[in-house]
Amino acid sequence: MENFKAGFVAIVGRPNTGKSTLVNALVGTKIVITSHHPNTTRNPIRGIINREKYQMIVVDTPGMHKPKTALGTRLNSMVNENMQSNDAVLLCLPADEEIGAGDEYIAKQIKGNQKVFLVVTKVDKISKSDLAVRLMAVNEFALRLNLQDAEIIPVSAKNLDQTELLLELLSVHLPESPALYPTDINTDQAQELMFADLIREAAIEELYEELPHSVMVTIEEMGERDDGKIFDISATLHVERDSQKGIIIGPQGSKLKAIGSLARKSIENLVGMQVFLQIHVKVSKEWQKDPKLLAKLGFTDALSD
Ligand SMILES: Nc1nc2c(ncn2[C@@H]2O[C@H](COP(=O)(O)OP(=O)(O)OP(=O)(O)O)[C@@H](O)[C@H]2O)c(=O)[nH]1
Repeated sequence: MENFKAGFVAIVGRPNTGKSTLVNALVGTKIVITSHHPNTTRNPIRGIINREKYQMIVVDTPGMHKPKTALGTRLNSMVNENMQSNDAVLLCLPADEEIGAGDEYIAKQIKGNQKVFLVVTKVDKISKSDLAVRLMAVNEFALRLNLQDAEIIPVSAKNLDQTELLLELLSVHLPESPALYPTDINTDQAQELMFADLIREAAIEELYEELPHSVMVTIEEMGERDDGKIFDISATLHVERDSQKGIIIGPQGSKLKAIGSLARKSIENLVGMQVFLQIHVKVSKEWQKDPKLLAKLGFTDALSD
């Protein structure tokens, strides 16, 4: 199609600044997987927005933190790669928090000539007058960090407030190009990683503060049965210590059962059939430093330490 545009937009920001919620809002649905595209060099791609005149690929990046482990280093280098090879970068700055050193650190990593958007997220959490003050602070931040050409957009991903406008403004900065992915899918995240994420999400939901930070999920086996009615998944929940294993399993296995049942429901929503999910809990000491396990989790490039 003539004048069709396609390109990449990176979403960056400190942890908990609303990046994932914004991706879902922009894509317009909690991302549903319909296709599996391995071999992407731009791991992790989250959302593909298909419109009549453009295809926008939104790359969600893990929250930045000072790396202490191989995983941390890998995540950060992914963030850097993402920042430099995109047509636009969105830096999420939550409306209900002061701008801090973490935001500055990330803003300083933005190099190259992509268009920068400073997106003030979660604006539904503050009053209009507080928002005015926050926008002025963001403006000062932009000037201080040499980002005076950045667009400043307040949004609420929760209420879909200004998200359509954000898309419109972003699409202007996509280059002319044919679609880069099939136009009938809205994510290319490997199905396996998505299921692992849903199981991890269920564990967080069930255990809340008790949950050790270092919990990770791998999928051992998965597949549809021949009758096309049941989807089998065998997963492992990795923790670092024996004591954490007990927490996850719970009295008489009650916690693990609850985690399994919650995860099963969300996976069933995705695959549209009954899911038979088995979760094993395993103590994988120092999994964050284990390159083999990291590769299994989708961090496939060479580790930098
Ligand atoms: N009220 C409100 N809450 C929001 C909005 N966007 C995100 N949140 C909440 O903020 C929290 C963090 O949102 P996420 O989207 O997970 O943030 P993130 O930046 O992806 O977090 P990391 O994965 O840790 O980097 C969640 O509890 C969201 O529900 C919003 O527009 N309004």
